[in-house]
Amino acid sequence: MNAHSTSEASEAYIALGANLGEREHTLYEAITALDEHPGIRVLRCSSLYETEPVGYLDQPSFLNMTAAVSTTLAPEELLAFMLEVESRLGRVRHIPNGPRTIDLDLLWMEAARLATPDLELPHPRMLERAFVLVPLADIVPNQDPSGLYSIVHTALNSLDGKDGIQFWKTCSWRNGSAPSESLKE
Ligand SMILES: Nc1ncnc2c1ncn2[C@@H]1O[C@H](COP(=O)(O)OP(=O)(O)OP(=O)(O)O)[C@@H](O)[C@H]1O
Ligand SMILES: Nc1nc2c(c(=O)[nH]1)N=C(CO)CN2
Repeated sequence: MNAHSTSEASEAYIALGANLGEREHTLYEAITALDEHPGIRVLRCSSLYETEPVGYLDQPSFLNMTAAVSTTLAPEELLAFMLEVESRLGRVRHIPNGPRTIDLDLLWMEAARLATPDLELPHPRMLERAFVLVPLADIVPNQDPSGLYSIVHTALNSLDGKDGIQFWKTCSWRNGSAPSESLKE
């Protein structure tokens, strides 16, 4: 994949998390901002899950969700726009893994494999994080041509537990998906 936008669209998966302020509202604001970019269309949204903090524990619980987008942007351009949306929505970086109004992680983008200081794809920690995998399982179709479906379900099956993940609500933004059965896997 080259570093500039093309007219060919790719499908990408984004994880969203929020644990400060009006969490649900901020998640929808982020999704709307992504969809309003001329080079990005939001295709599907997962349900919202309330999740216990991982990594840095002394902080409020998160709402986590994922979204599938179609984009003509190159991965670097998509990430740059995601970082812009984070700062528009008041994201301030204080503590690693700490509280935030919004966090947007680029998880997966078709065939893209990258490891630069600014962007790693697939996201290096996505397969260890139940707060990513459970919502991702809501929106990855089982005929996904990039192989993501079996990667997600294999990782879900090998996770120790999903105790800290509670279904919270179905996404009420456009194109919300019903929760999959992944909490039972
Ligand atoms: N796939 C990716 N998605 C998002 N950011 C990435 C990715 N790969 C590398 N980065 C880099 O990580 C930097 C720090 O991201 P951020 O502050 O959101 O981390 P975090 O959310 O606290 O932790 P984590 O990366 O474990 O989710 C970003 O500025 C970005 O350049
Ligand atoms: N439950 C939960 N824990 C986290 C999250 C998150 O989105 N949800 N994000 C982190 C850093 O990206 C660190 N810990």
